[in-house]
Amino acid sequence: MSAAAGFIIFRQTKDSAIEYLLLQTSYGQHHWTPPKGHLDGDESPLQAAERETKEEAGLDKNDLEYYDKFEEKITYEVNGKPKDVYYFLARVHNAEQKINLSDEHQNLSWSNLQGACDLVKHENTQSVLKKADDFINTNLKN
Ligand SMILES: Nc1ncnc2c1ncn2[C@@H]1O[C@H](COP(=O)(O)OP(=O)(O)OP(=O)(O)OP(=O)(O)OC[C@H]2O[C@@H](n3cnc4c(N)ncnc43)[C@H](O)[C@@H]2O)[C@@H](O)[C@H]1O
Repeated sequence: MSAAAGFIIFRQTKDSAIEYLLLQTSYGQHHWTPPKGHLDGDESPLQAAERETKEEAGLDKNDLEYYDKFEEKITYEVNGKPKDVYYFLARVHNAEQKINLSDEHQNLSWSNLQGACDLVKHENTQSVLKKADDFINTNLKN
């Protein structure tokens, strides 16, 4: 079993729209994914999600507001082996926040829920995005 972790990152625009950050890989099939990556050593999922989000998007705790009541895990097969992926939720303080991509990604998108679901393609990741959207609409939107 391998394990990875990342953040569903969102921003709230001036007209109160909610948009999700997705990154497009520069390798493989160039799939779109929230910032995430494999757990190193004895890292917890949250520690790995924080490290990967810094490495892949240039965002750290100072840039983000975490919502610790949201945590989702999905499991799928990669190369015939199960992979657990843990997702946490955070909002960028500044909707104009600059995102600094690493070599692992070639593009980024800020998309509404429908656009984000269209990009990620996989139903289980779409389900995490929908749960995040429900959580935001229930608890946070102002
Ligand atoms: N093909 C490749 N060529 C060159 N270098 C490569 C490579 N694949 C990985 N790497 C290297 O691996 C590193 C990535 O490491 P990390 O950054 O640590 O890990 P990751 O985001 O979990 O990587 P990955 O893109 O493989 O995972 P995902 O589950 O999204 O995706 C893994 C697979 O699962 C599929 N997938 C994604 N989400 C899924 C879901 N929800 N359900 C089912 N399948 C899904 C994806 O389409 C993809 O096929 C990169 O630095 C890169 O160098």
